[in-house]
Amino acid sequence: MLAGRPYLKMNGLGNEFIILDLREEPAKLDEEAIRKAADPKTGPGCDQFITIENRKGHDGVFMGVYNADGSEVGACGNAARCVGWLLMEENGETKVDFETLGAPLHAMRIGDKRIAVDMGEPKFGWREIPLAEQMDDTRYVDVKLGPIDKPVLWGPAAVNVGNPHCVFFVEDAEAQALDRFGPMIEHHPLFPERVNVSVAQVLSKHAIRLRVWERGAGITKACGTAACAALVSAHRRRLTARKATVTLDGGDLAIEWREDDNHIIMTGPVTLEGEGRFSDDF
Ligand SMILES: N[C@@H](CCC[C@H](N)C(=O)O)C(=O)O
Repeated sequence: MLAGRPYLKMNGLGNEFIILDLREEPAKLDEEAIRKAADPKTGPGCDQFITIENRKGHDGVFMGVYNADGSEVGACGNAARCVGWLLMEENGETKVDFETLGAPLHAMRIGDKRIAVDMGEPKFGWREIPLAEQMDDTRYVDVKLGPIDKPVLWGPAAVNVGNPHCVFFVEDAEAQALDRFGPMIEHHPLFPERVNVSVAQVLSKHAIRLRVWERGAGITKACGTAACAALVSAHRRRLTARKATVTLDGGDLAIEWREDDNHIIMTGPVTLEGEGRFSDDF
C-alpha cells in the first residue's frame, strides 16, 4: 500500500524516475502498482521506479530498479547517479557505496549535481549476458533484422553491464526506426531475459551518438548502462578509445572503461524535479 507515501521525482538526462525510500517504512510492491505509478495517465509517470531499501541479504543500502512494465532488473546507470547524489546529501560526504541486484556500486561527487559512478566490470560470456545459445565472440552476435537474404541490420555486440544490452553499430543513428524494431529485438529468442537495444554511431575515437530502446520501458531520453555498453563494445571493436563522450537524446555522459581494473566509470548530471505523495488509488 503506497497511498499517502512521499516520493521524489528525479531524472538523469531526461531518463525519468520515481524514487521511493523504503528504509524506515518497508512496503510490498507489486507489478500492477509500479505500472500504474509509471503511466502518466494513472500516476506520477516515470521510465523506472526506484527504491532505496535495507534489503535482506545485502549489506548497506540497496537500490531497487523496476522498469515501467513492473519488471525488476539488475541495473540503472542514470538512477545510480540520482541515488548516489541523494545518499551523499544525507551523509554529507563526497562518496558513497550502495548495492544493486547487478553489482555493488560506488558513487562520487564530481561537482554540483554532477556524479560519477563506478559501474563495475562488464561481462562478455554468453551465459553471463545471457544468450540462449553458445556464442564465443560476443562482439558480434547472430541477430539479423530485415529480409533474410538482405538484412538491414545485423551482428550487434552483446554485453552485460549489470543488465543485458545489445548494440548495433550504424552509419546514421537518427535514420534508424528504433521504435519499430526495438521491441522485436528486445523479445528476440537469443535473449532469454530480453535485452536493452541501442543504435550507436561512432563519430570519432572519443564520441558516440546513441539512441536506446530500453527493455521494459521503450524509447527513453537516456540510458546510462546503454552508454557504458556502447563504449565498451565500440572499444572491443577498435572503433573508439577507452574513454568517450556518449551523446543521448537527453544529453552527454562521459564514459571510461579503465584498463587497470577493468571497471566502467560513468559521469553525468542529476536533476531533482520535486516531491509528491501517492494518491489514495495506490
Ligand atoms: N535507464 C536505465 C536502465 C534501466 C533498466 C533497463 N531498462 C533494463 O531493463 O535493464 C539506465 O540508465 O541504465
